[in-house]
Amino acid sequence: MTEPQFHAGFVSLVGRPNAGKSTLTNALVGSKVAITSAKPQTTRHTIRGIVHREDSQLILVDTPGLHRPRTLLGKRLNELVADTLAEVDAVGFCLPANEAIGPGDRYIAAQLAALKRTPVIALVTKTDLVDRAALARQLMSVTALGNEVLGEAGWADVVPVSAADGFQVDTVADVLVGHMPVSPPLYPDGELTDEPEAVMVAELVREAALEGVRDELPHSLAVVVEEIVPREGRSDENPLLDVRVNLYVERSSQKAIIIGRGGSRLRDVGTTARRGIEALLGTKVYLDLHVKIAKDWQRDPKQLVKLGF
Ligand SMILES: Nc1nc2c(ncn2[C@@H]2O[C@H](COP(=O)(O)OP(=O)(O)OP(=O)(O)O)[C@@H](O)[C@H]2O)c(=O)[nH]1
Repeated sequence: MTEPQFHAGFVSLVGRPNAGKSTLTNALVGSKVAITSAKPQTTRHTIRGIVHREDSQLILVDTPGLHRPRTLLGKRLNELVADTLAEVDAVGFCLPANEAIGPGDRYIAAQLAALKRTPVIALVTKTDLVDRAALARQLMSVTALGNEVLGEAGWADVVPVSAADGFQVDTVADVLVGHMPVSPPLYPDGELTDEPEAVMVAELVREAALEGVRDELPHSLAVVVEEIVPREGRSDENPLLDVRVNLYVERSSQKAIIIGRGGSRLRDVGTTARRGIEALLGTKVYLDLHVKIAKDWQRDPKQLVKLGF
């Protein structure tokens, strides 16, 4: 008997302003908080929310670049968007059902067409605002746009959805999960995900730990924030937070990569992450990093429990 495999990965919802990205993010994530404030510039992708399911996990991230097209020009912008979007496993392109496809949508569609490898799912949002006939027409226009920019194959999928009344929100999650790679959960479920700060801290550590070694440690790194506690005996004017974080890898060779010769790399990781965390939390931080091997943790349910998955 084979166990059903877990799927996890990163999704970026894109679309022009007002297309319904944030509202859909919140609907997908449910009661779990979507992080909308405190965006440290150090992370390429800001996590907006995490969808935890029994068999899968979707990490919804922001993609810089598409949001500020006017501050960058031509090739540079194309490169930035392509770079950042190439790191996600799927893109959800939001197009409102109640507005004709405009130049803003076409602009983004053209950017997305340059992503050769990443599947793009067209999400026709706000379906509650239109009747069935208008929705059918919009679905056809959106499909035609896909064929225009991507050729015959078109969008990987076209899914109508309403975040307002919940229509097809689960279907959107199903379709996105269908494009996620086989992977262990990338973030722990549970209370931590309700704490934007802990999620952000984990993300900062993860980013710092992967910097420059992404090829060697693609997805085999789990970051668990064990605790964030104020140091006792410090005055209110000069507080210090103790932040204890465990990094779990699968093999000793990966542990060696993270730690580096004589611990040099781990010190750099700590320094970089600490700066980001201090900027995020606005106080001095003592960051305590531990690298541990969770052997075959993708397959061993006991380990998963220990890691809080
Ligand atoms: N009726 C209806 N309104 C929606 C739906 N989704 C979003 N809206 C409304 O559309 C507006 C824009 O939604 P947002 O989710 O903020 O759009 P966004 O794409 O995140 O916008 P930016 O942050 O500007 O990029 C808000 O007023 C929402 O309340 C929906 O499914 N139905």
